[in-house]
Amino acid sequence: MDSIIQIQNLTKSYGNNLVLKGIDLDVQSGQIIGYIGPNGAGKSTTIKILTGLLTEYGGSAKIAGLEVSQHPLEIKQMLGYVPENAVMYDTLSPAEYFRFLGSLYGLDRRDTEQKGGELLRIFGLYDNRNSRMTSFSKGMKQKVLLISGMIHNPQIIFLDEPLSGLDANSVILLKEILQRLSQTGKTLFYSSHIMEVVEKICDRIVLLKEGVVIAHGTFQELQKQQHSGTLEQLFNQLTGNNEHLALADEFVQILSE
Ligand SMILES: Nc1ncnc2c1ncn2[C@@H]1O[C@H](COP(=O)(O)OP(=O)(O)OP(=O)(O)O)[C@@H](O)[C@H]1O
Repeated sequence: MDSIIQIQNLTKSYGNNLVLKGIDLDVQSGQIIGYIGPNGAGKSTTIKILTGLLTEYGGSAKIAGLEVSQHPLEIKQMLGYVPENAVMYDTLSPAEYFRFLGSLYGLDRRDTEQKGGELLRIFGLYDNRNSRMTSFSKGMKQKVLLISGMIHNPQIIFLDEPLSGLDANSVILLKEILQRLSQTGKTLFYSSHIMEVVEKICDRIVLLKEGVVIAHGTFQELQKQQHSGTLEQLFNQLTGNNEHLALADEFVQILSE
C-alpha cells in the first residue's frame, strides 16, 4: 500500500507554547486513521497543518509526496476538510453554499446543485435546501458541513469531531458512509472523542498526548499491549486520568459549599 500522508518530526509552537513536539506518522492510502487524544493534545493543530491552514511548522508534513507548505493549491484540490468549528455563511441556503463551494473548486454549477440536493436528501434535508441556514439546528448545520467537505469527491478527507450535534440515526448513517468511502480507496483522517465509533471504524489509531504520539496501532494491537477492554478504557489508562470518581465527588462537593 502507498503512503499518502507522511509526517516527520512535526513541531508547532504558538508563541512560546510548543504544542506539537516531534510527531512521526505514516498513513496508507485507503485507511481510516483515528486521531485521538485529550483536549488540547494538538489534534486540530495537526489537521490544520495537513490541510494547509497553518503554514508555519517545523519538520515535514507531506500529502501524496508534496510538502504541504510548498504546494498549498495542489494539496487543497486533493483534500476534503470537515472542521471542528466552522464559520459558515449561514445567511446562505445550503444550495447557495454548495454553488459557492463548487465555484471555488471549479465544478460545474448544475452538477454541484444536483449533487448537493441529492446528498441533502440522504441526510433528510432536501426540503431545507433553499432555506437560510440561520434557521438550522446545530445538527442540520453539521450535515451541511459534512456534505461541503466532500462534495468535490476528494481522495483524502479530514474530519475533526464530525459527529458534533448529530442524532443517533445520523451517526449510524455517517459511520456507514465513512466505511464505504474507505472501501472505495479514500483515505480518512478522523479525529473524535467518541471512542466507540473510533474503535469500530478505524483501521489504525493514533493517540496523542501533550503533542507527543504515545500509542499507535490497530485497536487489537493496542488492546493487547495495554490489556484493556474498550478503547475508552485504554484511553483512560494511557492518558492517566483515572481519577474521575474522586474528581466527580470533589466537583459536587464544591458546588454545595
Ligand atoms: N490559535 C491558537 N493560538 C494559541 N494557542 C493555540 C491556538 N490554537 C490552539 N492552541 C493551543 O494549542 C494546544 C493544542 O490545541 P488543539 O486545538 O490542537 O488541541 P486538540 O487536541 O484539537 O483539542 P480538543 O480536543 O479540545 O479539540 C492547546 O494548548 C491550545 O491552547
